[in-house]
Amino acid sequence: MFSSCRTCGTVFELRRVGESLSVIGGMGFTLQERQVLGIHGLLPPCYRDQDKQMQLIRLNIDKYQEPINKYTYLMGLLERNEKLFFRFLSENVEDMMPIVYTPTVGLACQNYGLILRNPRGLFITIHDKGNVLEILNNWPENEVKAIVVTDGERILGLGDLGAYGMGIPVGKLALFTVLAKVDPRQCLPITLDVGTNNQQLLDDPFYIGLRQRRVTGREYDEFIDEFMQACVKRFGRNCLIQFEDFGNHNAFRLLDKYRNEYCTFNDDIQGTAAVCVAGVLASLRATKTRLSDHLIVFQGAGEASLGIAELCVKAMKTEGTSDADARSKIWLVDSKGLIVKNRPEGGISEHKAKFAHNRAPIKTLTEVVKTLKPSILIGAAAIGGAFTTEILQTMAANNKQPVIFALSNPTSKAECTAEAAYTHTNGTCIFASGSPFPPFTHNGKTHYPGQGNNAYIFPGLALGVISAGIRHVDEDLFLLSAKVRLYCIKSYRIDLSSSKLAEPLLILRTLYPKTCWSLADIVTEKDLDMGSLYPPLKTIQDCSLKIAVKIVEAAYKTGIASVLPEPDDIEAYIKSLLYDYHYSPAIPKVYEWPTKL
Ligand SMILES: NC(=O)C1=CN([C@@H]2O[C@H](COP(=O)(O)OP(=O)(O)OC[C@H]3O[C@@H](n4cnc5c(N)ncnc54)[C@H](OP(=O)(O)O)[C@@H]3O)[C@@H](O)[C@H]2O)C=CC1
Ligand SMILES: CC(=O)C(=O)O
Ligand SMILES: [Mg+2]
Repeated sequence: MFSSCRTCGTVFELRRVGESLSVIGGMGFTLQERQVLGIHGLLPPCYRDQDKQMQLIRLNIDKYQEPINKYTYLMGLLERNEKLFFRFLSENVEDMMPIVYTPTVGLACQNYGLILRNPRGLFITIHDKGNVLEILNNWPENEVKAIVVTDGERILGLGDLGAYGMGIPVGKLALFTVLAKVDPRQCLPITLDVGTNNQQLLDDPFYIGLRQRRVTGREYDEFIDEFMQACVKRFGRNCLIQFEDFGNHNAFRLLDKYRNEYCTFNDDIQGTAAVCVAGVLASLRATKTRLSDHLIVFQGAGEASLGIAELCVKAMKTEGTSDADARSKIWLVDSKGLIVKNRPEGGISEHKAKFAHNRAPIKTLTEVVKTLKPSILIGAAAIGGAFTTEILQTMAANNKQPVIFALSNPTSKAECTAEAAYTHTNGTCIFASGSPFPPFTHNGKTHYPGQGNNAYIFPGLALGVISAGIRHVDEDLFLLSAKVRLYCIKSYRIDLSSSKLAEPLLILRTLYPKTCWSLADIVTEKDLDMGSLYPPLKTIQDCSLKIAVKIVEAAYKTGIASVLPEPDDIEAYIKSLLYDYHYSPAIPKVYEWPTKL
């Protein structure tokens, strides 16, 4: 026998294991609930309210030394008691985000076969081709509004992890709820298993995916097409489909193929660009420069780097710089060296070619930095430690305040640590990283590195898209998100309702990135002095709501909202949709009759 109570936060399941009946869940049921539900006696007599349970979770979490054990414990909690899990994470974002997200989620993915207890999400394999809709129909929730999908080919900077990559959609969607209060029942993590080329996984006795090499070409494309169509059939046109950690060769072309047809976006290209450019623009306040004054070198020329590079071009153009001049200030290094025209080694895709300049090739990043003398150095190539002491010292020698972003995840892949960045630039650099680093004190000054991670964008964006029923994720929505994100850095001194944020999206279209420029003005000297280009994690939930409000307002103004009629009070409307992680009564309220009839 198996049953569950969906109205109560404490997941209520009666499971017959052999002949014994057990209640899966905590002791959050009151005596009355236990009697009405028929579970009285199946739990110890003690009643623990959610506050008490929170204390217990904290005690248990703190017992574990290793982050991976904390992750496993938390995933167990998610299985047992969803509301408690989300409350605990929501109220402990700063120390729990690095556990359920980067860096720990990377290690969890690498060991998924070992730590997986109850699988979460949908696994659709290439052998299900022709029947994808049937698999989606097996998902028990009908009101799915957001899907995060991966094919596991480029999991963080860890490469092809095949079906083990499921940890990423699960983690990203947990952040939808933790950071933007999207109802977890509206979220669906999906892994499209087309095989893996990772021999270690193919040999791993605990591997959970298909033991075959990746299917590519037409069969792959038809499979993804079928998946997209099936999602719309099952969950409607408004269902947001977030592509996450696809291999580079698929990510760009799938985005180009689907961006105008579906409610979809690629987080690694678009979300990353928004958050990184916001940080770069904020750094200009510290350096008191224009973006066009800078020369930017990227280590990596993939999804993240090219997305950011294109958005930087847009930002420079609003400063009056021509497209050609803007591109001439941006240089990218890939696995074959500096991207230059007619490079003998080749390997220059259509997207990279837009940044291929006329000059002799250079092989190493060290030589590139010494020769081109960039003022901004951005790493997104998953080569841990690529920003060597020599490179960092060269950046410091050539610039008063070098801007250094080590965006690769997880921490082991970061181009340098915060400590290395501050130490080898003698405390002069402006630093941000994809995975979190603790504050670092150098020569008596404490620096607080910001986390340049797309997690600052996608949860609020998703909440806005879901709330308004937006059918198409316009590029401008990212710009709007980036803009609000930066406003949120100092939202306590800005009246959002009367700010320029109320401008309709159409106006934004023409104003951006001029508008983006103004965002950098919001960061105070004190913030910059502390080294923070991004707001503290503890403000991220509030900011996600603000992003959503502005997206919904813009959606109604520009007619891209499909939820009608337009609510009078948009913020109140969004708040009414938000997930509440507190328990609701497990049994209906008892109405009292008047004493005198
Ligand atoms: N902070 C954040 O929010 C985000 C961080 N990231 C991180 O960025 C990293 C890269 O992701 P993504 O851009 O999507 O990956 P891609 O696979 O799309 O790109 C990787 C790039 O790195 C290049 N590369 C590989 N080896 C070297 C090398 N030795 N020297 C120089 N370049 C090299 C590749 O070159 P080639 O083209 O020749 O193969 C490619 O251009 C990952 O670690 C990921 O976790 C990604 C998204 C968001
Ligand atoms: C953060 C993220 O999306 C990545 O590293 O892939
Ligand atoms: Mg990603």
